[in-house]
Amino acid sequence: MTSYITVSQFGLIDSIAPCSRSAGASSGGGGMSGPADDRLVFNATWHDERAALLRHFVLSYYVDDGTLELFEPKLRRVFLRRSAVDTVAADDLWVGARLNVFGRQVELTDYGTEVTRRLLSQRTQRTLAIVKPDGVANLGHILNAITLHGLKVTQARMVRLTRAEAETFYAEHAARTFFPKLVEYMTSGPVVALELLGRDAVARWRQMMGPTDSEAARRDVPDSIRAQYGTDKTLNAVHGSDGAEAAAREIPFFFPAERDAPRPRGSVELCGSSTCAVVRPHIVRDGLLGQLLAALQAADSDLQITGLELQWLTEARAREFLEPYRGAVAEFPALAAELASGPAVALALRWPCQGADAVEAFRRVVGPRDPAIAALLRPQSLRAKFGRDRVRNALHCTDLADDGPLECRFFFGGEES
Ligand SMILES: Nc1ncnc2c1ncn2[C@@H]1O[C@H](COP(=O)(O)OP(=O)(O)OP(=O)(O)O)[C@@H](O)[C@H]1O
Repeated sequence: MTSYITVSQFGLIDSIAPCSRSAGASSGGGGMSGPADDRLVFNATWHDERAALLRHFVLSYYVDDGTLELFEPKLRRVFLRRSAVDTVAADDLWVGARLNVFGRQVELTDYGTEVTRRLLSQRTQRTLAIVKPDGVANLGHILNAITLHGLKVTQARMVRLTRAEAETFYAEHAARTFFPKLVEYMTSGPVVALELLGRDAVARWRQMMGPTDSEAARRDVPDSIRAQYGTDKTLNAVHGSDGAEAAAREIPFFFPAERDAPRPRGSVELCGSSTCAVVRPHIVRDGLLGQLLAALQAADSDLQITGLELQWLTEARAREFLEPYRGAVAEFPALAAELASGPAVALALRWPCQGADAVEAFRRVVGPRDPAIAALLRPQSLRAKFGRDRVRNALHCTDLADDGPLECRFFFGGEES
């Protein structure tokens, strides 16, 4: 779990006082202590599936001891008394974040105080990154570099841009001589769109990318992403928003707030050699997603990722996905709870050279279900390297050959080309 921040780390004040709430938020926060406490306050919602109700809360995070309180303004009552919640740390708090509060997915919808807004808006800046078609083969390494630089991946989707989408996205370059080549390149294969979050994310990601021209990058900034994974001026592995305004425009292009709004289509191509994998939330939480994907991509150059999406399943969806294991696997309830405990990364994989045996071949890459047994029998397998126990065993992979496309559809339903 990420480390706690302290008020002194904010370098600000020694008291965080509540102030006027933004529209829609209730004032007060029953059960909260006086105005001199150190807390971060948010408006939050929780979709109560049993009551089929979206419930609204004021969430207070007490910086001094990392405890959390939920107040329900509508009913004027404390819903969760100030408690230690070991699945939530200060670094997990930003508008748009979803938290696991004792198994409930609580979403932070707005800042609850101006002080919270001032403290967090700079340290939770967002930017759009794109891993371009020539960068996708090194997706794992690029994601690992992002994590090592302290940026969080808060949304991720692999998409296949149409010509019209690429032209719209790069419209500012329409008059440039390189434009047709740029559009051809961006539509030549799947790309992975990422929303990155962190302090000065826009500038930091651009610094990590390096100069536009990959040759110049190799000469001047050899440890930059473009130096390592780019080819030339056009084929340069990654994109980054060039400012906060551009980020605010570009993020919704790939990740619109409205569920049904138009967005580039997913890239999934299903066939007989398709299989599905789900990187479990504990890997994402521990910042190991990049390392695991790098190991997966290194397993065989013919193994292709054709679909990828960061998704946080509700417990009901997690149980639905794992239904075939109910009664057959003793850990079923724990597996479902883990799968719903935070964002997971669904992958659609294609392994053409393995044909109909792709599912079985990929299971060998993943290794036995129990990481302790995997360490003995298949020490190079993903579960031997990244698994912790029979529940937190790094990733799910399709069991039966016929189920590959079926499981892919569960996550990427209807998106395949
Ligand atoms: N002179 C050029 N010749 C060929 N392609 C170019 C040239 N300049 C830019 N490009 C391509 O167009 C993209 C957009 O150009 P821009 O000037 O915005 O570069 P950038 O800001 O470094 O990259 P990006 O916008 O992709 O993050 C570049 O990333 C590159 O793929």
